[in-house]
Amino acid sequence: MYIEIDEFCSGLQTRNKAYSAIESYLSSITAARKNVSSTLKVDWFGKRRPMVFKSATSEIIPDEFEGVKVEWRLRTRPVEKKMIFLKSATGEERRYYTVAFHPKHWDVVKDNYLTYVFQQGKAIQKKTRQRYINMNKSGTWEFARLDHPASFDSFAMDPNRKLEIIKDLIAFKEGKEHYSKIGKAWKRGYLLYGPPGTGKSTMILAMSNLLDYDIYDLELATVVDNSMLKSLLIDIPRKAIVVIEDIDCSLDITEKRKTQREEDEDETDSDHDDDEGRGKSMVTLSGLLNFVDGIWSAIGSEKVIVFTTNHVDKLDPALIRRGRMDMHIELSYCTFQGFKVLAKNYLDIDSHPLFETIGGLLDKVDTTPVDVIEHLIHYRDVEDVKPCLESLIRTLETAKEAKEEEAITKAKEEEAVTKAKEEEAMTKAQGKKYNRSVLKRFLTAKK
Ligand SMILES: Nc1ncnc2c1ncn2[C@@H]1O[C@H](COP(=O)(O)OP(=O)(O)OP(=O)(O)O)[C@@H](O)[C@H]1O
Repeated sequence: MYIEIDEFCSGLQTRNKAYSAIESYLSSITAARKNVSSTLKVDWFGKRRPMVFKSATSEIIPDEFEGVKVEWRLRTRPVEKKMIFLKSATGEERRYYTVAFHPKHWDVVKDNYLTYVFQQGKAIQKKTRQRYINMNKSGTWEFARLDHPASFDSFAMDPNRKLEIIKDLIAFKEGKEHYSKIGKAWKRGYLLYGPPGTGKSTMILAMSNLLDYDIYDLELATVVDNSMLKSLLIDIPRKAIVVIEDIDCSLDITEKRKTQREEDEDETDSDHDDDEGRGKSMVTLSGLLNFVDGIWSAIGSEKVIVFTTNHVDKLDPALIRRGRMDMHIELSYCTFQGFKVLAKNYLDIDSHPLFETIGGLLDKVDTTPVDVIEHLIHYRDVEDVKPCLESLIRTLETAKEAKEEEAITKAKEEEAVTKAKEEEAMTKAQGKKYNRSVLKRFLTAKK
């Protein structure tokens, strides 16, 4: 008897949890086998994780459970033509496992063995869990391994605010009972806003590392309509951070596409009423609101939703009102506190005689963390500390001078405008006076 376990759930692009559990379980028994003459594959994701051994495709992996002998095998089959858009990690092939056993053991396999394999696999996954970043493409999710060291420890921002955010995230992660008690979906929204280069993307990665959640980077520009949005959301499992970056531009794009489509439809004559796409709507603000806290928010749980923007003032207030985006986090220019974190990260120093000068300059000039990092990144050894800091100081001083010059020019311009306005007002007043005297003379003459 054979049981087949596909990598993806039938008809869906969702990864089959049974498949991943089997993969982990088999990897552990394969690694434990000694004196095997078969070909093994090995994946290594760095020092912090154990090596993962896998059997090559079609290699038989024997196993035994309560005296029942079974044989596992990894196989592939080509993707059906009509399903070609559903690509798995192996390109146009679909992977699946088969487990073979004598039919008389059906009950043991069905009732005990498979549960045992899934549980063991899940436990191993917990230990060796690899996180993924998922990106939407043509209505499905494509994934890549996520291995970024971003952390809150190395994130430059006001330490009190940072602590507040960390506490909030941890309270969310541990808040299952709380959410169920208050009858609210187990979700939390964060709005990250600030100029480019202030760490919005980096903070999302730090969140993912802290919570141990996968990232789902939703690019609205490629989501054709609300129904595609819905089907993408259905595929997002628990423990996920759903990100929409540059939300202001994303909505712009969808609005522009909508206008363009309406124009195109106006040009189409009535013979083409059945044209593909007609009657469908684009992703709309209400679609997004539904996603955040409407009826669709009931899809799955334990999700963090993050919107980022460089222009918070451009966003529709409905989208970001408190309760939808629970926490608004401003990421701004580098403060002295932030600089000290960066100096520790990049130069491994807590203090330096030049710190005071830098602190004074940072108070006066708007500099993003990424601009500061540009100077610190050249550090190789202790000798480089001073040149790195001096290079930063030079740039900050130049920026300060430019800012002062700009302020002088602006003040001069304002003075010129005020003077011009005053002169204009005076001329008008004189004109009125003149007109009044002419009128007086005219009236006297008439009399
Ligand atoms: N606050 C910060 N703390 C530590 N590193 C930072 C910080 N801000 C930026 N960086 C560094 O600067 C680089 C750019 O930052 P990031 O891409 O996160 O900025 P962003 O705000 O998302 O920019 P954009 O709006 O252009 O997407 C990153 O490599 C990150 O390491």
